[in-house]
Amino acid sequence: MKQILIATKNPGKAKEFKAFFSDYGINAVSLLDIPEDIKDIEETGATFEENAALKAEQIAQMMQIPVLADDSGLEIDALNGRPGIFSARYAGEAKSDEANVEKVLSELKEVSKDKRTARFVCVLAIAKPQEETIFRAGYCEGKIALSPIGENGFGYDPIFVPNGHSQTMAQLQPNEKNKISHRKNAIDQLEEWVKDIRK
Ligand SMILES: O=c1nc[nH]c2c1ncn2[C@H]1C[C@H](O)[C@@H](COP(=O)(O)OP(=O)(O)OP(=O)(O)O)O1
Ligand SMILES: [Mg+2]
Repeated sequence: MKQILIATKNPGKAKEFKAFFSDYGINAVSLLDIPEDIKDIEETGATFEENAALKAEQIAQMMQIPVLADDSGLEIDALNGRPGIFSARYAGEAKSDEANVEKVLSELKEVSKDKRTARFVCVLAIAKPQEETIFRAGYCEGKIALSPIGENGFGYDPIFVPNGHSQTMAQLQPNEKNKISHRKNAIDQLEEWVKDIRK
């Protein structure tokens, strides 16, 4: 079976990529699945694109194979787009989903329901050794809930209600999330490239 290496150590992302790519008959392998002990890539970029490129290019260079990386996050309008590229470490270096969710909710305490608009952003970078990196972006618009609810997904899913839905991402079944998510919308633009790996 064809394989693609995903430059992520986030188990929630890894699971979603496995589901997306298995539909195409491709085995998505993450940094959690390989024996090499790859240290965390420092995300020093100023944009999702820069951070996705850092992850994809450094791992592609190390392994000498094509690599897909995902840099993603939550942009909240009432917080001028924060946490944005700082989503993973919003409440500190520990990268705790619960602490991040609590911090966002406390910052939005005074913000009324109709002003809690937000979007998930996903930028994918595909790096091949000695080739130019390509990028695809996907978005999912929604609102921030008043309190966390739901057990599925990861990250900010328990407080994100996608437009057109009354439940949070964490209440949706994984296959439902995977039809509407920012990650799905980014992956849908990779059709040509996916055909290329299957050759
Ligand atoms: O579908 C999602 N549902 C909920 N939350 C999400 C989602 N997608 C990204 N997020 C949040 C999680 C994390 O707080 C940040 C990503 O940060 P980001 O640096 O891209 O990933 P990461 O450090 O967790 O793993 P890695 O860099 O190894 O891929 O945005
Ligand atoms: Mg990261």
